[in-house]
Amino acid sequence: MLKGFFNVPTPENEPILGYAPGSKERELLKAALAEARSKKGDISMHIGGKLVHTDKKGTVTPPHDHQHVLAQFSIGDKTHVQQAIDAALAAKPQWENLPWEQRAAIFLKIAELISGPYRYKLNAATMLGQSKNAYQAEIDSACELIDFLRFNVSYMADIYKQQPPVSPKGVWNRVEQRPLEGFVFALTPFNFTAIAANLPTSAALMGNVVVWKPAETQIYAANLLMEIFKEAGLPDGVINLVYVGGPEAGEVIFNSPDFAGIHFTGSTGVFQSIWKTIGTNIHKYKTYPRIVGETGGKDFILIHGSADAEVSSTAILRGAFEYQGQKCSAASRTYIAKSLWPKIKELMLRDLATFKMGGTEDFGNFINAVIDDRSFTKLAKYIDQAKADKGVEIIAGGNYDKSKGYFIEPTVLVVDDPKYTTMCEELFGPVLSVYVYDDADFDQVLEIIDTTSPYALTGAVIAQDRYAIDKASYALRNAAGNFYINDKCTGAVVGQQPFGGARGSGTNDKAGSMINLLRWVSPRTIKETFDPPKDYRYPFMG
Ligand SMILES: NC(=O)c1ccc[n+]([C@@H]2O[C@H](COP(=O)([O-])OP(=O)(O)OC[C@H]3O[C@@H](n4cnc5c(N)ncnc54)[C@H](O)[C@@H]3O)[C@@H](O)[C@H]2O)c1
Ligand SMILES: N[C@@H](CCC=O)C(=O)O
Repeated sequence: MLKGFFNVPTPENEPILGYAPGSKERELLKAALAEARSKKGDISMHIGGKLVHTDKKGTVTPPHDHQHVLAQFSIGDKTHVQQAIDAALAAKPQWENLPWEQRAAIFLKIAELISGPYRYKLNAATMLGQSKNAYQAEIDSACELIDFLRFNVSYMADIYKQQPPVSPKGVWNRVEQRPLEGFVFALTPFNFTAIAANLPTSAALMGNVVVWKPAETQIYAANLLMEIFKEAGLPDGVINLVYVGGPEAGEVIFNSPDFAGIHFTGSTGVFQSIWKTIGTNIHKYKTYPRIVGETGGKDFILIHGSADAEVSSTAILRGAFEYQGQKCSAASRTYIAKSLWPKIKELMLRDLATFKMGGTEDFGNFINAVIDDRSFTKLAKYIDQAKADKGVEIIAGGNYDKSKGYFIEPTVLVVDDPKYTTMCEELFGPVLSVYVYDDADFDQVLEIIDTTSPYALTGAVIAQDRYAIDKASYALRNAAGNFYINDKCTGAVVGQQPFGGARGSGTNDKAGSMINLLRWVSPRTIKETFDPPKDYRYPFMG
């Protein structure tokens, strides 16, 4: 074991590449896309460092071209989940005893591999498997993921440095940050490759072993991540990747006495059902499991009468429609002052008319497909309902087509009722609802925003009037875990805006922050006394 206190590299945000026509990165990304398209991959589970195949196969198809098969993958069952738990527990003693700087080095190397040789392959996998355009893939599977890894290493070092401030004469007080007793279950969503990677790696970084189950629609990039982890030297069994149905995996995981924590990102309904199961089974576990979940949102943009119309329109369009609105942070309800609405509407319709929709391999497309048939059908239903409902005007979009890919036109609904369904429920697609309010009703609108949905993830106020900004910031203090002033409500950057929401949106353990990493350790306080008493009597007894 090495001796010394080590400083870790100071993290900096990974620069975002532009992929402009003629650039080297564009050429390399295009080549990676073409190569991935030309092959049919065969994806296996990764358990204890072994590739595990089964006879039951699923297919990976690009959401924007669902007839093209990119890969087939092996579908596992409960036995594979148990094998993954066993492999994780077998790896645990050696992994948790590895000096922390050696663990750090592995995750820094993963960041380096993604920053360099794997950048285009991983971005291409995200573009094809999850239908993200080049820029959206770059900020997700390259930059945010690299930032998670580098910043988390730095936060880990900061956590280890934190020690009790007082050790009086004759005593040495110390705190040791133990990994959890058992394994951590990482249950990850489809929409961010960075999140899929961060949930297992953040727990593993702190010395834990992990069973990872990704969303079926994110398996293509998840499998590549495991290959990168291995190349960086992550020991076998530390992270085990299985492709099993969620409830099936849950039956094994949540009945295991060694279940020590869940790191979840996904929908609120799934998280709440998992929490209930854990509660019911609480007597079965050796330790109280850590329950960390970042879940749904119904994110808002509030436009005050003093706002800049161009800023407002751009924030709304990017906030609502980037990645087809499939960000938990996406703007899905906006409240616009009547005095500004004609101008903002004109600007929005002007820009919406220039949006191009299609596959991700054509870099001219701003809008791509939604993730799958289930999402497409759900969104189409909301749109059809809006068409039928009095009190709703569709001012843009409203069409959908799944003949080649799951395409939903960016759709803007103007609603008379601020509590209309699409103002309250998470749709998770390119459908934006607008409510126009009288400028004089600003205070009432703040109250409406705060009480309309059970979520509290992100929100934004756009205004030039500082009194309005101050009033909104205070009135909406519990309505969003990430609050933006004069900006869109998406695009949090690791190290700059730690991300997470409260109320129905999750436990607010802020992904990519020290707060999150603290959930994956169990501190042990150690007091050492150099000159312990040898007589029970108090001094005043004489
Ligand atoms: N707050 C955040 O940071 C954040 C970030 C990204 C996504 N999200 C949320 O995620 C959702 C979209 O992602 P999704 O569609 O992949 O979410 P999801 O809840 O459908 O799935 C998340 C994971 O849970 C699994 N799962 C589904 N049902 C399960 C069950 N009954 N038991 C056990 N596991 C189950 C899925 O297979 C997947 O791996 C949206 O609600 C979005 O707001 C939140
Ligand atoms: N962190 C991302 C959202 C992640 C959820 O899907 C953002 O801030 O836009």
